[in-house]
Amino acid sequence: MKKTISILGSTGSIGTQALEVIAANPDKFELEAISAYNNADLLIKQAIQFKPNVVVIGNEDKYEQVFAALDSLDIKVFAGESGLCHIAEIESVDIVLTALVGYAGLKPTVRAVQAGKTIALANKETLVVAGELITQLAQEYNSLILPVDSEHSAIFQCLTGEYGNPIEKIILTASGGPFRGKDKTFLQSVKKEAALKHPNWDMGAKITIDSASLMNKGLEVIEAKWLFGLKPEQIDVIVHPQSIIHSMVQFEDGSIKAQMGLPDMKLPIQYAMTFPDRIKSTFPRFDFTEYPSLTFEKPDVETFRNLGFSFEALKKGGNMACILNAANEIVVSEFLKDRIGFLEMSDVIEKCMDKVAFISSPNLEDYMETDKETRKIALDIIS
Ligand SMILES: NC(=O)C1=CN([C@@H]2O[C@H](COP(=O)(O)OP(=O)(O)OC[C@H]3O[C@@H](n4cnc5c(N)ncnc54)[C@H](OP(=O)(O)O)[C@@H]3O)[C@@H](O)[C@H]2O)C=CC1
Ligand SMILES: CC(=O)[C@@H](O)[C@H](O)COP(=O)(O)O
Ligand SMILES: [Mn+2]
Repeated sequence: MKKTISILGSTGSIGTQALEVIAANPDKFELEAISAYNNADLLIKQAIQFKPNVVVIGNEDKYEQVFAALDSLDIKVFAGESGLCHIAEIESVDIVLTALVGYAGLKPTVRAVQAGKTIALANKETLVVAGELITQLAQEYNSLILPVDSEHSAIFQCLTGEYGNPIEKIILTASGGPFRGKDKTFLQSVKKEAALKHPNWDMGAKITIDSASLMNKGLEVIEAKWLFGLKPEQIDVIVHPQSIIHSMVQFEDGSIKAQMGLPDMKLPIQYAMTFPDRIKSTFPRFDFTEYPSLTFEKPDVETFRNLGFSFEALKKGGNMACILNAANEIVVSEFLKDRIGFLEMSDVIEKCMDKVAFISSPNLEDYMETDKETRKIALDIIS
């Protein structure tokens, strides 16, 4: 039986790699829907190649262009957030791959969960913002959430076959990013060009900046809490510059299981789309002799303060992680426009966590309000 897939964010780094997996396995997957926000040209190209039934362009100004290109091919074209929500809940779809970036993933993911879909979740921001709500809804609507993020896929793979054996802790590995080992004096003047050079992974701009500031690892700590039902003290972060061990689980008997491989997102994407099966792939294989030393060190949380903020947000609960996420989305976007320095990103996040009204038991509307308010406050602080 083929699995029918809807990809939210098909033009990005995860989305294009997911399409490579689908192209390599035409007997396993049927592509129902794809979406982009701005990149109409690539979206049209993908639609012509893969012939999905539905295409969504987020930016409504580009609707005419996409419609004109695809109308004669019998492909339905929608625009905006309502279009995204539609392809998250189409009845024939088995798996919704959330490969879009940022808070924009929240609403369509809620809709996909409420439609009982299996979610292949790359969009970690959704779980950071509203992990409690999403996991409760997933239980209520019998929706399965499968991690795509490499660390969480690694943990999930380590847990598969353990039949609920209790976890003592998980060990999330971090590359340390392009600025590993650098001090604050160096970081004061770094620009986006340097921050966008990730040592091991080729990813979208937002997550690449997050990796450089260790916010990516902070978001992943929160993501892990909700995916695996952990307490903050059960989550360790260790810097592993080679990104070969993608993460580890330590069980109550002291045994540690690790999942390893070359840094290539196609594997976790494919695993989420074929779970519980593993299918043959031609991805390059890891050779131990090419990596004679795998090394580990403690993260520098004094210099890279975002990791500490994430643990704080996790412990505080409520809407605090939503505040953290919204402030981070603003500072990353401003850093990419050269309007704020690298270290100032953490200063703004800290101030937002201090200033924005705390809500201990937020609902969806509260999250939306918190996100809006935090963005405004973050921009005020910057200006
Ligand atoms: N890249 C990676 O290796 C990894 C990524 N992730 C996570 O996966 C998600 C995607 O990351 P990545 O692929 O790198 O990101 P990219 O920036 O490469 O791609 C983002 C995708 O989302 C679309 N998009 C952007 N903004 C919006 C919006 N407001 N509404 C709807 N769609 C939007 C983009 O469309 P357009 O192209 O038109 O702008 C594009 O298709 C992120 O949450 C990231 O943290 C997790 C692990 C690894
Ligand atoms: C590929 C992936 O999952 C990214 O989240 C990656 O892990 C980023 O690397 P670091 O945040 O460890 O630098
Ligand atoms: Mn990751």
